[in-house]
Amino acid sequence: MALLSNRELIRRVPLFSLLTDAQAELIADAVVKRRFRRGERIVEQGNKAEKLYIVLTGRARVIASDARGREVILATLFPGEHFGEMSLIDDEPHSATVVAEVQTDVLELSREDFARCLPANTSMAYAVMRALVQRLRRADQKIESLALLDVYGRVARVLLERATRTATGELVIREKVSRQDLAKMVGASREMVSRVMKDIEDRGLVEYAEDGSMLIHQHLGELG
Ligand SMILES: Nc1ncnc2c1ncn2[C@@H]1O[C@@H]2COP(=O)(O)O[C@H]2[C@H]1O
Repeated sequence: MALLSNRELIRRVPLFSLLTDAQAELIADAVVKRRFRRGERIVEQGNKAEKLYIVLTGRARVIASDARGREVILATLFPGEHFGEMSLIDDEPHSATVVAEVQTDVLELSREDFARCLPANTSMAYAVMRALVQRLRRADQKIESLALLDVYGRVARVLLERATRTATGELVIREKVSRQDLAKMVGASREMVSRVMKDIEDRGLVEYAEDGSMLIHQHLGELG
């Protein structure tokens, strides 16, 4: 990744995938690559927006917090995904804080370049809209979960959302999710989530492999 030119990098980003060579050239000249350490804040909730960010490697966590410092994890963003666009579009402060979960490389596009590129690149504008619509869909599902599901159902849903299917058809979560983080994802206390997880484990709905990954039994879906 470190050896790739900006031009090669942006060709791997869905947001820019349909640009013409000339458009891609302009964006390649405008973007800056930057590395964030694990735990470093890339965007701060409430601050004014200055850039659009695109995740190249690593992953970033989107966190909303209230005045008392209570936090909810809204999403985890993976390579190819972008953030910071909301405040660039509506000129309001950043809606959430974005933190590097591990060492994370991003491409940054300044507010001025974003404003210049978006109207001139229809495919990029559509990609931004598509991502906003997908996030709204997920947010709607989350509202539905909070309103209609109990904590068991919400925990089951989050685990299933984070799982990937292996070649042999098993559902697996490879990156360990702490009880604390799970609680922040489902909007419940850590104690409650620990009780629910213990019950889920006791019922054999999840198991742990030797490397620590979590294997999910298909019946877990029946809780959600
Ligand atoms: N529910 C969400 N899912 C994914 N990304 C989000 C969500 N809410 C906010 N973000 C991103 O986090 C960013 C925080 O700063 P912005 O409000 O500028 O733009 C926001 C989005 O890019």
